[in-house]
Amino acid sequence: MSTPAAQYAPGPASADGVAARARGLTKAYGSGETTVLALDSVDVDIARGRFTAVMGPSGSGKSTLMHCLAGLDNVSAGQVWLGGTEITGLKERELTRLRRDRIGFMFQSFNLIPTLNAAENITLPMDIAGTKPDEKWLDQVIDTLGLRNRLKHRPSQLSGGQQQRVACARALASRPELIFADEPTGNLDSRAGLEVLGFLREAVDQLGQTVVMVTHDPGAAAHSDLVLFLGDGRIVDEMERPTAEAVLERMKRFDGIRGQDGLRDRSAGGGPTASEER
Ligand SMILES: Nc1ncnc2c1ncn2[C@@H]1O[C@H](COP(=O)(O)OP(=O)(O)OP(=O)(O)O)[C@@H](O)[C@H]1O
Repeated sequence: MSTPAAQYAPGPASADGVAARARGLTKAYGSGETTVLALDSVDVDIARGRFTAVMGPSGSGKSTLMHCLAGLDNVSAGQVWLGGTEITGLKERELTRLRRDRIGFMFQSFNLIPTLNAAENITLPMDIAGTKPDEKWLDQVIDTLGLRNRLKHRPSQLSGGQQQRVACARALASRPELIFADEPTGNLDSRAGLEVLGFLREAVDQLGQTVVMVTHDPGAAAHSDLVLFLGDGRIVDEMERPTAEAVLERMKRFDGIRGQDGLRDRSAGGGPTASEER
């Protein structure tokens, strides 16, 4: 399905404080009776230079939101802007270029190339794009992440935390407008996880980056400036300056609702929701 172009008033996200914006963002998977509404008319502004966490129960739409904001997935309705550019309606080739030039990604699996050393992995996206890194910026990223004396090491010669730091440096290397991190600490022990969260925090505080992180972990969310809570494909709450305890308490309320009422069924045909199937 494509975005109905005239449904929302046109206009770019403000060039100042908003790194990404969605209006009426709707994403449905499947069709007819088996339609699952993963995102239900979401309006969101991702503030520039801040660390935003996205939380919510399994199946609430966190990854879908991230993928739609990053232009990795097409939307069923609504509009998405990255900075001043409306990305809904862009052709795949334009989207690929935009993602390459303006977005950094960090995933749970680090996706490092085993035959390349750390330095080569960090600059790989730019090498593929045929662009030259800004050496001063790259030096700053490498030093901030404490990778200076690990640059010649291959991934197999690095610890999990160091590998994730390389993935973090790779996401930062091209100085993207926006970094999307999907469960970046999911595969790490708690010490390495804390390290990575600390570096994401520093990327925001010291390097002025914008980070959006999907997580299940209240402790991880506590490193952010703002937590957006998704429930059944909608943003149902948000929390500024979160603490792990406050986030945990908020998440328990989702469990409470589920405990009392059972899972709300979002599939049009009344079948089990995907979260029930998980
Ligand atoms: N490719 C797909 N085809 C069909 N349904 C999908 C697809 N991707 C996601 N969904 C459904 O959309 C809903 C939202 O999924 P999404 O992965 O965004 O949730 P999530 O909050 O990230 O979940 P989790 O915390 O378990 O990773 C779920 O009901 C899911 O089953």
